[in-house]
Amino acid sequence: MRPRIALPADTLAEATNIINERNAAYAPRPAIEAVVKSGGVPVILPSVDPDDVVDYMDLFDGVCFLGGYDVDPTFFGEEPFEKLGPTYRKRDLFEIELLKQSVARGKAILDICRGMQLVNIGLGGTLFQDLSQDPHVTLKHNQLAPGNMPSHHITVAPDSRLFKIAGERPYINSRHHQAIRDVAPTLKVTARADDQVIEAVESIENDQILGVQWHPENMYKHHASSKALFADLVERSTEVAKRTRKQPQ
Ligand SMILES: NCCCC(=O)O
Repeated sequence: MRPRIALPADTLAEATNIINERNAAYAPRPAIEAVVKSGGVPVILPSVDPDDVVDYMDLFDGVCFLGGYDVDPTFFGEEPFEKLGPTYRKRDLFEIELLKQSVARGKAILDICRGMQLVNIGLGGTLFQDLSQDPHVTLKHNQLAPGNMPSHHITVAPDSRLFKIAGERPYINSRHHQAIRDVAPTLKVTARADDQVIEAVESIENDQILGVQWHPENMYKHHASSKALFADLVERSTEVAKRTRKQPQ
């Protein structure tokens, strides 16, 4: 059974030669390919009104929250800091509702970069709106090297799911200017950079959520632990599919 993996769509706000009007819904090709090569069926979900999210819920077994704009800080009770990047509130509202319903229904969740930040906010955590707010930061978290190259190491907690997937000291890529500040009550930190920036989180109570700050979709082809993260999502989503899909009569 091939599990269906939802990819909540980003919004292309620029007109192009092909798309003459603004606002195309899209998912990045590397994420689509990582899901397909791992044995999943990608299902791209355009942002809709949060009231309509319920109509998406039978379409997928697992979900991968992806990168994109900064999350609107009013979702964690803050006014915008001067170094906040662009935001897109409609996508935030959609994805927070999709997250809540996915958690309630036991869907498997992998969240990447902005995705990890959004999941943390949706479950009650907060962010540094810019890494300059974190006095401990010493590493370069927004690498100038190509995105498919690793640029710094992280240390993974031995008692985590991520440790089984990536080992103790994976070498990862890094492309972010924000990070988790307060971890949501139902999540635990499972990896940090050497300057203590949070690089991965997981559910405390079960295996439902695994989030990473880096971009495994960009290193998928040549980086064993990035590949293993998608294989793990497909494995967990297959279990959800077996448990929840109706058998044909
Ligand atoms: N905050 C959304 C994108 C990732 C980052 O720059 O932190």
